[in-house]
Amino acid sequence: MKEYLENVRCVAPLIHNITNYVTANDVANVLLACGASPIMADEEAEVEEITAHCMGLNLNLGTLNQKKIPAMQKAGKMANKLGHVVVLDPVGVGASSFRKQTAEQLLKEVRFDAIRGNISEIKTLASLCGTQEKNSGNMAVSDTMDVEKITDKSDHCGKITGIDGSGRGVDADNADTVTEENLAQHISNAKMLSKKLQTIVAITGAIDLVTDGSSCYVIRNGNPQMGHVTGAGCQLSGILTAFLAANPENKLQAAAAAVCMMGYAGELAAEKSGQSGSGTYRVSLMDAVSCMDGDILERGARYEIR
Ligand SMILES: Nc1ncnc2c1ncn2[C@@H]1O[C@H](COP(=O)(O)OP(=O)(O)O)[C@@H](O)[C@H]1O
Ligand SMILES: Cc1ncsc1CCOP(=O)(O)O
Repeated sequence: MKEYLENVRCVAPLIHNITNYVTANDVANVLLACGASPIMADEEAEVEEITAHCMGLNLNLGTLNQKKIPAMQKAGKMANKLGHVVVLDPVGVGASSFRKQTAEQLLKEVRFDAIRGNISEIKTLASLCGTQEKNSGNMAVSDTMDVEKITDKSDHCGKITGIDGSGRGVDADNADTVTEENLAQHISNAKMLSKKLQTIVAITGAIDLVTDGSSCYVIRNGNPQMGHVTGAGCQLSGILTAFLAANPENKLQAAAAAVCMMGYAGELAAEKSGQSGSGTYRVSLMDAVSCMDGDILERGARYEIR
């Protein structure tokens, strides 16, 4: 694990992010904290030029709108052409047809090195690709189509039931959780999706899975408080892009190292912030990433390969 973080700090890859307005600042700061450099840019007229100067591209569907789609397509194609790393974070993909259609289109047009999402998001992608039965997917929204779909589907408690069934929007549905009991099945599903999409699939939650279709890292780092701040997943996708860009020869291992690092940072942040609350926790999480070095990561990473 050690070398993959050290390479990020040494190479300091510039990462282009087309991302959401909720967590953009945290994503930019966490990229700096792990040794990379961020640029956020989603204007269609400039994305190709910007991405050409970067080493990695991070596409995040969090606050998707019509204008971002051609920007993502253009940036993705340019990054592919130049051989740059491209990562997809399908935030809340199950919550609207608009998001699902966009994800489907991006998967057709752009070659992704890795896709990172929570289990509900990945299950929705799997159902789009036909490797799994249909699933679901709550959230901040920025597009009219999204607003219509989501409000149509809300129950009286404000829970969003999603298009394909129950769902928690940008958060994973508890019913989907990866547990020790259903682990084998989730590993098999993750491998199948990875093979089908020819990309590394990273599923995060209490137990994280990272697979290239052949081997699967089962990672037991992390802390439940990570689920009580918004943006831990988006930050991880940014970090993941940086780790892949700095370690092009060992992408699966680098992806696993990125996931271990975020999870272990979550553990250290919980120790440091104690009972102070989620605001302090959020800052402690960033601090833990910025203080992480190769040796700390090596000691703290808890994983097995299946
Ligand atoms: N219950 C949990 N226990 C431990 N770690 C968690 C838990 N929930 C999320 N995490 C960690 O939080 C980070 C973001 O994962 P997740 O919450 O699945 O992403 P998202 O924000 O996209 O839903 C990952 O590092 C994951 O390991
Ligand atoms: C709440 C919310 N709504 C749209 S994007 C977003 C942030 C999601 O961040 P994460 O998936 O990292 O929790």
